[in-house]
Parts: sequence; structure tokens; C-alpha cells
Amino acid sequence: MTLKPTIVQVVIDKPLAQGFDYLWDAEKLGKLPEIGNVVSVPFARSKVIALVIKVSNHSDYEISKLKSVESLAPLPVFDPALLRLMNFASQYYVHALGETILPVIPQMWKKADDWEKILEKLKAAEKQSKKKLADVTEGLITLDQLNSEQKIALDQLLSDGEKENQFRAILLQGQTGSGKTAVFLNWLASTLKEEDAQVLLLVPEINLTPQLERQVSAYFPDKKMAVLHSGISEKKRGVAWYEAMTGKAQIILGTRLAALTPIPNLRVIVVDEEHDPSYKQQDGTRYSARDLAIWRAHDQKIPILLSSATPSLETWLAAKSGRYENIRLDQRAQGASLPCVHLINTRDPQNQFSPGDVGASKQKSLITKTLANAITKTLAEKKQSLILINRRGYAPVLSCTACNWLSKCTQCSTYTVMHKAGALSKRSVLNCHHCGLVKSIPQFCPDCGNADLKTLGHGTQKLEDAIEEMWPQARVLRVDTDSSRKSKGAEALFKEIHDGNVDIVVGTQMIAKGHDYQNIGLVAVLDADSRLYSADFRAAERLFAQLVQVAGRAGRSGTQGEAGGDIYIETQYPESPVFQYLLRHDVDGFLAFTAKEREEAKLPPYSYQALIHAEGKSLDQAIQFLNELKTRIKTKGLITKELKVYDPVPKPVMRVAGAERAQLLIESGNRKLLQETLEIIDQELRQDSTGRISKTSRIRWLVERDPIAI
Ligand SMILES: Nc1ncnc2c1ncn2[C@@H]1O[C@H](COP(=O)(O)OP(=O)(O)OP(=O)(O)O)[C@@H](O)[C@H]1O
Ligand SMILES: [Zn+2]
Repeated sequence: MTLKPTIVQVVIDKPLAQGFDYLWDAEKLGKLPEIGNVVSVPFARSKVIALVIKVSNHSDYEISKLKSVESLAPLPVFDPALLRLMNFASQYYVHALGETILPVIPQMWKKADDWEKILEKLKAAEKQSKKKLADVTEGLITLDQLNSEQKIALDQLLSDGEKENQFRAILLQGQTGSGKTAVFLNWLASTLKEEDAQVLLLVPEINLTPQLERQVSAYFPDKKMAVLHSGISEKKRGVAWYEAMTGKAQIILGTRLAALTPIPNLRVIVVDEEHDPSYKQQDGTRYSARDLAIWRAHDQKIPILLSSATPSLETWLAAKSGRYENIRLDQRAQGASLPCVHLINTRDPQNQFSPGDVGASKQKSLITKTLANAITKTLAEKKQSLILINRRGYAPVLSCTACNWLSKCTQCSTYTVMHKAGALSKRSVLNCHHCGLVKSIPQFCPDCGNADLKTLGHGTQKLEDAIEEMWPQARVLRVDTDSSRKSKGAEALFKEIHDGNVDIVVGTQMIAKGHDYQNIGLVAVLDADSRLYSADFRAAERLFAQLVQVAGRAGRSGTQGEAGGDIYIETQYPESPVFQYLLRHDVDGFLAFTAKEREEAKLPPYSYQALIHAEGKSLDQAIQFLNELKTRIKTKGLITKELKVYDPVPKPVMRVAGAERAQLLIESGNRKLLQETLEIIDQELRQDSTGRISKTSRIRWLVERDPIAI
């Protein structure tokens, strides 16, 4: 009797639903692989890495035609809990298992030829570096330094600590600057007492990791931390990932991709700034890292803490209904009151410079007189000012004064933004923020030959110029993705602010989040209105959160009773609910108001949504593709009272890099029904597609669950 060959089934990083069978050559590769092993296999004339999902003696294919596995990675298996999470994510987000799971493997581990070499290097490095004790104390608030509110919060967190093996979701809702970090880090300490316990700490932004990293080292000097985000080198990321999956690192700190890291001894998850839209992945498998983290905690029967000053409506409602525990911090940790909110009505002439004002200039038209006076006062008090405008570059568009020509992108349905000489190029250029196109600035209007071209509107660069001109003695720093690329990165810029080397900061929302600045007296927001009335029903919720967050950067270090700084918002619509709730610092009021609106309109979280994206050479084709899909859904009897399918529409930015894009919105109050429908749609679309490209119309399609921008 001949021995049956071993067949391993693997998934690869392709939008293909099925697994692929390979032979296992035990003589060459040694012991049998297990489910969750990473291997390298030949695929379509190249070599790819793959994950083992099944080991058996059976294949539906002709065995003699099967190829063999090339090599086995010297990595531990993906733990079963992670595989469950991946299976869930693949199903929920209607993406193939392979294309969901393989992207989590860092690039360093994707080169099979280097595996052994990498491992040797890692082992050598490990022997050499005996544990270095960190000696930072930055941001360390010990147990006995916690204020009474924090102590109560910590006690609440610990009180259920005895209940092992239980899922708990906790919303830690605290004012900006209330010391939420100190509460959850002290809480993690109780878990980390256990020798091999691992904890996962998620932050929304790369820029927030260094600050938290230093704090974590201050709290846990003898624990190993693995930091995972897209801003670190491939090598560092590969090592950190390895340390997480082998259990060598006890603390895993990272951005959304870290939520999908194999962590075999995971005991607790913390999601900081849980409301932040950055937790949503916007390409590939479009998952929400926060939602997957909650699923993971539930599945692994461990606690998860969601922390925010401005919780998402979803989380806030869950806490209100008692599904999540709710712990609150209502005071600022260092005793100051919350910043005072000032709404500057830009339609009121009293707030504007008049031509007669001393030195009134073109520059001064960029900000109101009221704000300028407040900045002058803040400078005199030796405090810093933070001015926020969510538009990088010099001006959003260049125009011709004679024929009204506008600088449009040739590839996209957008305008090219004028950038002055700097990070992008040595000369001033026009740059498209959607496709990256860079063009030199025309000397004459391309349409009529007129030499008088002028910019419309303003971005961070123009504002920086204006501020420098208005306060020549002040030290001005611009913080946006351009300026952080030019200098030594964002961290260096933030350090300048923290060290007090700057008087006025001009920046995009990059400066608004999470940072624990100590000397900001004034915060100003210039372009709130542009986000007030938007087609996206979440725009107001997002704007409100952002305003509370940016306001929260002011006056953090003030002591008991001291005023907590000022925030000035320039707006034409001071009566709008977003601003009115902000005026009263009434986060709960705003959320309750928003909940009511959404409930009446049957919008999420009172219903569930999905988008089918389609892109092709022309908008007509994309729309037609979606219309045909809608007809197919209808013929199948899937459109019911419970499931609504809208008409396809062009995307907000219809054309990007030459591709024209449309979308189809599907909505249902029944989550399960939506899931089933999406699975059928996926199957339908796959039938006549190669991967995700339709064979007949060449339209590229994608299913997105729980979209955050419609
Ligand atoms: N018990 C305490 N005594 C003194 N200072 C404290 C205490 N707890 C926290 N702090 C300090 O208060 C500041 C704010 O804390 P932290 O950054 O944790 O706030 P937060 O709640 O996360 O705010 P945000 O939501 O705005 O990020 C920090 O500088 C922190 O060191
Ligand atoms: Zn473009």
C-alpha cells in the first residue's frame, strides 16, 4: 500500500475566494505544517507567501498536477483566535480570506529566501541586547498621584477584575485633559503583573505613538514593547511583529493595522480616541480596527476599554443602553476649567478689519480683527496660539482674472492646489491632492494668454505668510504633512511646540488630536463652515468631535480654578447646533441630539449600510454597471421593505487619476439580511469577473461594509 501524500491547502493575497492545494514534501521540508503556518509556494510563474488553512490527504484536483510547497517560514503559527478574527473579518467585510490575512504580514517576512537569515540575525541581536531598562518618567502618574475621580474610575475598572474570562466593553468618557491615559495605564499594570500576559494598545495616528510610547516606558520600564505602524522602517516593523507573535513583547502599541497582529497571550485591549475615523481602513479590506478589536475581545473573552472625550455615536449609545460599561471623568486632571468657546460671526462687520484700520492689508483679510486681537493678547501673555485650517498648500486653486480659467487637474475632477516652494519642489507648483500630479505654474493663462493670474482662497502656507507679516516678532511654525516631510518629521515639529520654541502654530488637523501640549492659551479654527454643511451625514458629528478635541489642546496645564484657555471659531453660522453645544461643552447633549436626528432619518447606527464601488474608463459605464447590478438584485427578489437599494450616483470626487467612479448604496435595518445580501451580490459579481474586474465591462468593483463617508 502506498502512503497517501500530504496535501496542504493555503490562501494567498488575491481576491480569490478559494484555497489552493499543494503537495507537502516531508523529505525536503521536515515535519508536517499546521493550520496557521506561513509558507512559500509557486503561483503563476512566481513565488508567493501563503497561509496554511488545511492539512489533509485529500485534494479535489488531480494530485499529479499539484505543485509542492517551497518552504516553511520559521515563524510560530498564527494563533487560532487570530484565525477566527480573520475569518470573521473576511466574511463580514466580504473579502477573500487570503487578501484579508496576508497583508498583516510585514514586508520583511514576505521574502521567503531571507527567512533563515532574518531569524539568525534576530536571535543574535536578542542575545546581545540584555534588557535595557528605560529611565524615562515622562507622563508617569503613579497610583497615589491619581486624583479622586481617576481613583474611582480605576476602582471601577478593577472591581470586575476577578471575573476572569469575561468579555467586558467599557467606555471611558472623559473631558479633554482629564487624565484618561493615567487611568488606563494604571489599569493595564494589574494585567501586566502576570509574567507573559500581553496587552494591545491602539492609537489612531502615527503622530500620537511617540508620546504614548514614552509614557508606556515610564510606567513599564521592564516590559518589552512592540510598536507597529506604517511610519517605522520595514525592518523595525518586522521585528516588532515577530516579538508580538512570539509573545516576547508584552505591550503591543500601534495604529489600526496592529489590531490584526497575532498576539497569543492577549489579555486586554485599549482603544484610545476610539471615535477617530483613522481607525477605518480606506483601501484593501476596508475594516474598522475598532470594531474588529471589539469582536476580538468578545471572542477571546477579555476586556476592552474604549477611551474618548468625544465618543462615536455608536459607542456612546452602547454605553447608554448598558451594553457597555460607562466610566466618566468630568474634571480636568490638573484642575483648570475647560477652554472658553468664542464664536466669531464673520458676517458681523465689527469683527472685521476696516480699510481705515492701521496697517490693514490684504494679509489681514485672512483672519478677523477679533481673532487678531486675541492672538496679540495671547502673545503678550507668553502663551502659544494654535491656528487650524484644514487645507495644506498655499491656495486651493489658481485662476485667471480675465477669463476665469481655473487650475483643474487633467486626471481628476478636482482643482490643483498651489504650493509655494518647499517640501514638494524647489519652485512653486500646482499639485493635485488626489492623484499627486505636479505641474509647474503657468506664466500666462493657458486659455487666454492673460498674465494676471491670482490665487483663490488660502491654505496653511498663505496663512503662515500672513501671520508672519502681522506679527513679525513672533516665532511661527507650520505643521502639516508637507512641512513634516521637509524637516525631521512630525515628531521634531511637535517637540518644537512642547519645548516652547514657537509662539504661533499654523497647521492642519494633524495638530488637533491627542497631543498633551502644556502652554497653549489660544486655539483658532478658520474653516469650520466648509465642513458644517456637507452631503455626508456624519460631517457634523466629525466636526463637533474635532472642535472639542482641538479646543481641548488649550489650557491643559492650568492649575485649580485657572481659566483653561480660549477657542475662537470663525463662522457665518454661529447659531448652528454644532457650535451651540460646543459653547456649553455639552458632548452628551450633542450626541443625544444627533442620535435623535439619525433615528428619525433611519441612518446609522439605526440602520446598516454598504457601498458597492465601481470604477472604469467612463462614468456612464460605471453607472450602467451598477444599474445592471441593481436590476439583478431586484430580479432575485432581494429588494424588500427591509432592504433598500438606492440608485447609483457618481462619487463625491468623481474622477481620480483618470478613472471615473460611481457608487451604489444599500441600506437595511437588519444587519443579518444585509450580510446575506452582500454575500449574494459578491457571488453574482464574481461570476463574470477576474478577481474584482468585470470580464465584460472591465469595471473594477468593490464591496464596502459600514462606510464612514458616503
Ligand atoms: N492625577 C494627576 N495629577 C496631575 N496631573 C495629571 C494627573 N493625571 C493626569 N495628569 C496630567 O494631565 C494631562 C492630561 O492627561 P491626558 O493626556 O491623559 O488626558 P486625556 O484625558 O487623555 O486628554 P485628551 O482626551 O485631551 O487626550 C497630562 O499632562 C497628564 O500628565
Ligand atoms: Zn489629480
